[in-house]
Amino acid sequence: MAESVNVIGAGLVGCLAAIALAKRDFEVTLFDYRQDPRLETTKDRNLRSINLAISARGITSLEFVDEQISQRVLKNMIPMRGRMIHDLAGNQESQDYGLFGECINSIDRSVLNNNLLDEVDRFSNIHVKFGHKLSRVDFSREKQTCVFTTDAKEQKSYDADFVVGCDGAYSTTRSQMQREVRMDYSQEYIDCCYIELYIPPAETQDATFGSFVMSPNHLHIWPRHNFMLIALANGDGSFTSTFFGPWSLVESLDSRTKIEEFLKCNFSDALDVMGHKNAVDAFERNPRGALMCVECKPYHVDQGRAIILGDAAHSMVPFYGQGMNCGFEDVKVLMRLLDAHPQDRAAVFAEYSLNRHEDLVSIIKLAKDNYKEMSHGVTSRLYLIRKKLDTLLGKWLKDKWLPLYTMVSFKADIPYHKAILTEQRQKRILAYIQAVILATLPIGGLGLYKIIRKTLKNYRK
Ligand SMILES: Cc1cc2nc3c(=O)[nH]c(=O)nc-3n(C[C@H](O)[C@H](O)[C@H](O)COP(=O)(O)OP(=O)(O)OC[C@H]3O[C@@H](n4cnc5c(N)ncnc54)[C@H](O)[C@@H]3O)c2cc1C
Ligand SMILES: NC(=O)C1=CN([C@@H]2O[C@H](COP(=O)(O)OP(=O)(O)OC[C@H]3O[C@@H](n4cnc5c(N)ncnc54)[C@H](OP(=O)(O)O)[C@@H]3O)[C@@H](O)[C@H]2O)C=CC1
Ligand SMILES: Nc1ccccc1C(=O)C[C@H](N)C(=O)O
Repeated sequence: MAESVNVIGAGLVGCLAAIALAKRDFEVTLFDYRQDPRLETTKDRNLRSINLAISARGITSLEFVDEQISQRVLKNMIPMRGRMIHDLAGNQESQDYGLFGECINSIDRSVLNNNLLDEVDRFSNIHVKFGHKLSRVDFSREKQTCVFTTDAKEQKSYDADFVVGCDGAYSTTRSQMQREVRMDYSQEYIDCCYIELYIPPAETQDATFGSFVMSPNHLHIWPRHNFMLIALANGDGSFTSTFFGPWSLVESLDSRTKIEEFLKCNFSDALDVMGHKNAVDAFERNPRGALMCVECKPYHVDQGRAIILGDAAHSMVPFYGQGMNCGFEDVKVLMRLLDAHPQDRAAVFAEYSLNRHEDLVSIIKLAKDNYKEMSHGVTSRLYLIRKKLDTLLGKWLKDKWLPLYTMVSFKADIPYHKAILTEQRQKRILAYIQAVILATLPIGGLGLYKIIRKTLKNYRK
């Protein structure tokens, strides 16, 4: 008889995990405490970030699970080939993400989630139960008993051979596992609040951008050092814009006048396309989100009884646009292990915990660091020179020199921790080249050229 699994959370990662397990003939029950988000009557939808950036790791993981499903669920992505930096005067400057035109992609979170749920419905061995909030898990050798509170406030129990927790940053699966396992765990809030704003479609068709008021193929950034605004395009011509800034700053903007003054002073071109009144209304009324990182280890309960994936295992700040991508990659990594050892789930889960940790802490760190880069780095002359040099070397040396952004966003075959190691080595070389340039400026161009050539020749070997 097929083994049974309870997947907790029908968000992005839970749906993908359910499909991947169903394809391996497990009998899957997928639970979510919310109602079906596809129903008109559902009010409590997942409201975190309207759109998301999906890149190589997310896409290749979807393809790994099922190529056709991947094509269907990723139908309406909008490619973004670079950052568009908006300065205080409203000038825009494009900075490409990839060496050869590679793009990350803007995708609507709820469309993606709903599409994945439609795919889940195609499987006769996945049973979906909405309105079921996990409250307890009793682990035993034979069966894992998951206890839920339903919308009707009833307690219901469902047994399964094992549990896969994909219930997000505040995971109940994780906290229940902590009763069973000596799990290291940390949660850290960063001093940054986010507020979602909205840029409507153009009133009349723009000659260059059609129904968009600015380029849809860029991730727009208004970097203002210790705070910033960003915007990602939606399929209907609108943009979802997000403000990020310290809590004390947001709390100090305690009147409409102060908010309007602040927005006018720092983001005047954005304010024009949002509409002054709408922007102030949104800033004043929309929820203020907190941002945090969660790290833990191990990710499983022994004897193959439970495992956590996605934000439940590694919540990260959104600045690299990797949270969901990494969660999808979790599914791929776990399935590869299961395919290699289908009869030994205990060993698979243990190996997953052991090998995945290094990559997960790496991307959590990279995500934190990227706030500085987006809000400040992109405006610094030194950063721009280094980026130019990095790009030049990347284009010249091909896959012998890979900028960090390329490794993280476009090279799914390079584990996050290896991307950091490679970047550290390249950074040392870049610093050396920079020092050489500065030191040899007085000597003249020829000497400089020879030294750089020699350095790169050695590196190429
Ligand atoms: C502002 C912002 C912007 C972001 N942008 C990006 C981006 O551009 N690219 C990217 O890759 N990532 C991004 N992320 C991160 C991304 O949103 C998460 O990594 C992703 O949603 C994680 O998916 P998940 O399925 O693990 O968790 P979730 O999407 O949180 O899904 C968890 C599900 O579990 C359910 N659930 C929770 N508790 C229970 C319970 N007790 N019982 C039953 N069900 C439960 C919830 O209802 C939910 O449906 C962003 C995050 C934020 C906050
Ligand atoms: N990395 C980050 O900084 C952030 C990541 N996210 C991601 O987006 C997902 C969706 O977010 P959202 O829709 O708000 O939440 P979720 O749907 O994930 O909330 C699910 C559960 O978390 C509980 N919960 C919510 N806030 C807290 C809290 N502060 N402390 C303890 N438990 C809490 C809720 O409990 P109850 O119903 O009992 O209140 C609910 O059961 C998150 O799960 C997370 O994965 C979201 C925000 C920030
Ligand atoms: N999706 C996001 C949501 C919030 C903040 C940033 C992003 C990004 O994707 C940033 C992008 N990776 C960048 O480095 O420019």
